[in-house]
Amino acid sequence: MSRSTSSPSTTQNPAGATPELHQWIDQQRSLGVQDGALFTSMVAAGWDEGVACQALDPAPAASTPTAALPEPDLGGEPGSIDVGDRAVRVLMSMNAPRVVLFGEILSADECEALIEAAKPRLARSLTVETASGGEEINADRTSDGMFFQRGELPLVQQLEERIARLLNWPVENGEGLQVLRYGPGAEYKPHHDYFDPHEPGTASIVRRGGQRVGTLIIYLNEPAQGGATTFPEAGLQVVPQRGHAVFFSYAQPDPATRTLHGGAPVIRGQKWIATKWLRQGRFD
Ligand SMILES: O=C(O)CCC(=O)C(=O)O
Ligand SMILES: [Fe+2]
Repeated sequence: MSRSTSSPSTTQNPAGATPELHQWIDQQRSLGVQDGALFTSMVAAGWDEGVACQALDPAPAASTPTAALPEPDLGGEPGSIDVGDRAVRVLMSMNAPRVVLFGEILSADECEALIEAAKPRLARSLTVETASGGEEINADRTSDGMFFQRGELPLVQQLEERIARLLNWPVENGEGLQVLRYGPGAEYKPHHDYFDPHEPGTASIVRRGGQRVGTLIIYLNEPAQGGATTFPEAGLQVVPQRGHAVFFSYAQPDPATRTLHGGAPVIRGQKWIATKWLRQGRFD
C-alpha cells in the first residue's frame, strides 16, 4: 500500500458504503491515488469487495484525475493550429511520453517584451516543497525566475488565451505564467512537474486547483550553447528556439507517465523560458 493511502474507516455500516468512505475516496483521488490502490486498501481495511467496487463506481467526474487532459487538436489543417490570433505550427508529436513540439506560439517581439517585463522581478527560483507544502531554494534548480499573475499584462493574457485554445484547457486551470532565466552553468535537474502523492505536503498544495496535469515550456530566446530540455527516459532533447514551445501531459502523478524532464546546463549565453503549468481544476 502506498504511504498516502491512509486506511478507510470501517466504523459504520460495513455492509454498504458510508459518506465517510466516499469522502475518503474523493480525498485519495484528489491526491492522485489510483482506483486499484484504493480498492486494495478498502478490502484490507475489511470492506466487502462488492461494496468497495460499488463505492468506486461510477466515479464522480469532478474528482477523477484521469477524466480529461490538456491536448492539442492535431486533426485539422496539417501542421498548424489556429489559436485565434495566429497559427501555431506543430513540429513533432509523440505518445509515450505525451510530448508535442510547437513553433511560433510567440513572435520574436513578444518574446522580447516578455523578457523585458520579467527582468525587474527576477529572483532565485524556488520549488514547491511537497514535504511541507511550502517553497524552498533547491540546489537542483539554479535559475532565476518570477511569476506573473494570470492576466497581469495584456501580453500575458493574450498568451494565456492562446495556450487555452491550443491545448483545449481553460485559462482558469492554469497557474500564473513563470519566466525563468538560466545563466552559464545554471540548470534544472531532471524532475517531474506533478506533486508527489507520497509527500505529506501534497494534500494542501492540490487543495487549490488539483494536481498538475500538463506543462508548456515556451522558449523566449536561444542560448549560445547548452540548455536543451531533456526527457531522459524518452531519449529526447528539445533545443530551445525562440517562439517555440514543448508541451507534455501526465494523466497520473506517476513516473509511469515517463515525463521525467530537466533543463540541461547552459554552457554559453543565457536561456529564457516561460512555463505554464496546467491543473486539473480551477486554480483561483
Ligand atoms: O528549463 C527547462 O527546459 C525545463 C524547465 C522545467 O522543467 C520547468 O520549469 O518545470
Ligand atoms: Fe519541469
